[in-house]
Amino acid sequence: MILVVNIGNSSIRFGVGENHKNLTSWTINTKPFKTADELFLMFKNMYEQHGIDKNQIKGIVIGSVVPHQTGIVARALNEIHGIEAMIVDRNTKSNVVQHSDQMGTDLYANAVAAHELYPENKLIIDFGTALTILGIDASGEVMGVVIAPGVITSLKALVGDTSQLPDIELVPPKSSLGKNTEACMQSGMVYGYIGMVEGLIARIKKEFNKDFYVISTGGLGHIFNPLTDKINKDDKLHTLRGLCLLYEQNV
Ligand SMILES: Nc1ncnc2c1ncn2[C@@H]1O[C@H](COP(=O)(O)OP(=O)(O)O)[C@@H](O)[C@H]1O
Ligand SMILES: CC(C)(COP(=O)(O)O)[C@@H](O)C(=O)NCCC(=O)O
Ligand SMILES: [K+]
Repeated sequence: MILVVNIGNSSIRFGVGENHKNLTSWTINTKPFKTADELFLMFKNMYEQHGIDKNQIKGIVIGSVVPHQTGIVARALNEIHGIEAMIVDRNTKSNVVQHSDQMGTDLYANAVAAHELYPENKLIIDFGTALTILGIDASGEVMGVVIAPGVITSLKALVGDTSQLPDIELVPPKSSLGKNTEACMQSGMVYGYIGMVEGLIARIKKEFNKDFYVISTGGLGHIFNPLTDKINKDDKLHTLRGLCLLYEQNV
């Protein structure tokens, strides 16, 4: 079995399984910053909770967009398993062609998973700390990326910079025109973001004169996927699958 770790700006997601198709997964918060000793204890508890025998893990792969946390996670896992993790990034070999020397590892993993798991042209929408959309054509060439503030990131800025706006639950309100503060904000955050996503998908389809299969992922994908017919599939584990595939292709 392999252990796959995606270090995002909000959460560190773990997956354990034989390969990219069958993964048992859990997450911990990225913040506040954790030491290797704290992580060591957390990891041990998680294995117990998920009935995972640490001796079954034969390989570890880590992808990260939080550089200062990468080595610490690797060290804590090395202490538990005695295994040196494979740390992958946009320069790790794959069947995907991409030309950016800045692309975050999660975006690259999203491209790899999309290319290996779905035919045709794809858009991968990642509802994370940032909202990203990556376009990749049927041959495996990355066409480009959209980066926007993530839903929670934007909500936090709104609540933090105003005196009278409360934190809200991200659920669709009854009407697009709210009758109380909470419903007004829910419309802005939920229907507003759906509008942005649908608008970007339409703009990309028109500009490139191509059709795309659209996959969503990230912590909030499951909230937005049911609200639009423009997203074909939500897969919370999409990024982890990409990291797994990078491991399988480079081990
Ligand atoms: N199951 C969930 N339900 C609601 N919010 C979630 C869930 N999982 C993650 N979140 C929140 O969604 C945001 C994005 O999460 P995530 O995709 O894990 O971000 P990242 O990949 O940037 O670490 C974060 O603010 C996180 O707290
Ligand atoms: C765009 C991101 C912030 C998304 O991170 P996330 O929301 O998954 O935590 C991350 O992929 C990143 O830091 N990228 C580097 C810049 C780039 O991809 O061009
Ligand atoms: K993400």
